[in-house]
Amino acid sequence: ALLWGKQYKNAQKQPPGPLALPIIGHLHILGDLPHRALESLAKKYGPIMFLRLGNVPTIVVSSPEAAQLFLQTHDTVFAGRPNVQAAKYLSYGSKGIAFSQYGSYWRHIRKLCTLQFFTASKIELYAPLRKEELGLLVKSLKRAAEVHEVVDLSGMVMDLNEDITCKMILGRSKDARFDLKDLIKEAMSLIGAFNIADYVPLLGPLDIQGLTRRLKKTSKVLDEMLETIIEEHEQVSSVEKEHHKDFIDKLLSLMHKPINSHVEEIHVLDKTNIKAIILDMVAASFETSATVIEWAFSELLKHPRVMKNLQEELKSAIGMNKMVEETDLAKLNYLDMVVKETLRLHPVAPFLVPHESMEDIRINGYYIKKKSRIIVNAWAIGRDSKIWSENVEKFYPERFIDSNIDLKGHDFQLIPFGSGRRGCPGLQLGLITVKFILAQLAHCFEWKLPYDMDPEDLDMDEKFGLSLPRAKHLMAVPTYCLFS
Ligand code: HEM
Repeated sequence: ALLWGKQYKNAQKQPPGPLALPIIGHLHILGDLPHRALESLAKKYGPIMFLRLGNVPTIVVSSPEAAQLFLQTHDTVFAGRPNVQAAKYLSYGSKGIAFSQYGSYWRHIRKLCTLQFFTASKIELYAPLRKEELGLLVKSLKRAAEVHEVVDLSGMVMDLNEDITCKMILGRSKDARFDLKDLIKEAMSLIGAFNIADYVPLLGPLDIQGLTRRLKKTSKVLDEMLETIIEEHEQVSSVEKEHHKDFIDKLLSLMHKPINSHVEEIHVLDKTNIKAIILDMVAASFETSATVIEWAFSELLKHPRVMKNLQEELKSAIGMNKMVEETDLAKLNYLDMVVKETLRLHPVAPFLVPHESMEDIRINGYYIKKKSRIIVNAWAIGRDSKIWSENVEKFYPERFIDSNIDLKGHDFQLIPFGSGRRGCPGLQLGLITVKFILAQLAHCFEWKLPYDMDPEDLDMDEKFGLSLPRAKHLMAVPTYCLFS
């Protein structure tokens, strides 16, 4: 019996981790910047670490090898998503893509969105839109440059992304009645927050962190906005629609009809499903690209040597008489390295989107229970000196010369888009958007920090949420430098 007990204990062996407190477990160690707190803990306990967040068994994954085990080798076990309070309020009960359970509903709507936005031909279809909107930003920056104005680069890039997202996904210009930008920012921070209601349900009703109140408020305004957009789409006559059917028309045309016919479970879209899908797409596409650009510019301004190399590349590949076109991007190798290096140090989603295990499983001799939360610390993986050598903290795009590491999710040392079934479907679209905007702004303008600030003094503080933007907006002074 003793032996059996030992075997049983071994079979249930959890990954190593620090001692837990009663009730809250390890929630107290997360702090304001959980990606940093968990990075230092993983240095002590290893790349597969066990935490108990309230009642929820949680596995923190912090090395490329471990990430590969969870996101590739055992992808089907870990392709679930946790059922969190934020998804209840912001995704109409996990009815969008990012938080819906793994299964036939998720598969169908992911396919629907892929066909609408993510195929090569659909990405190209929206190229004129990106060009036009970016052209408008260049014009307004040119005017600011004439009077040596300090511009809010973070804010302007965010506005640009808002315009592109609204026209592409909502089929219309942004609506001045709703501050979509702030709503999405708030949503990202709420979705990323470690909400006690998700971990210690008994304490949920007390709403100690005030998150439930903020979730309700944000979801109410977003819902009003979505209702308005849908209503306006429904009012357009079907004759007019024949000429211009956007994503929302398409979703509305599927309403109340089964979206699949030959599977065990039939799914019918109602209005809440449609609202959840739209909201997920808007939220996923919106802040992500803008945040990458904001960090890339921060690093370029902090490292004038890198900025100069990038501008030299643009000058020789494109020339100073014309603006960048998306078709030029393929020849810009240094730009590609700048983007990779930015995503290494500043992965937009430091913990990806949380995964959940769908079955009990043993990995590397450790037992991981069904419904465990999986946090992949992509941020820590990007800063591991065992992988990236001693100069790991340095922004040094040249580290990618002669390396064939790409961003598609098969090189597990660099996974800012995740990997596997739940990996980001918007990867190509996101990368094109980021590269095009970055290249254009670096090509058309010289950039300086305001008030003769020394580049070394630029702060790089982060604000934690589902995404990890700068804490303070990046301000800079442009000087127009094309001849045309
Ligand atoms: C450079 C920009 C972007 C980055 C860094 C990024 C990153 C990510 C990451 C890390 C995930 C989670 C992966 C995981 O859980 O393993 C994700 C999921 C997702 N992304 Fe992106 N993303 C970007 C742009 C976009 C864009 C432009 C769109 C859509 C227009 C988009 C749509 C989505 C969707 C729908 C999901 C959920 C997938 C699922 O759960 O099945 N992303 N993204």
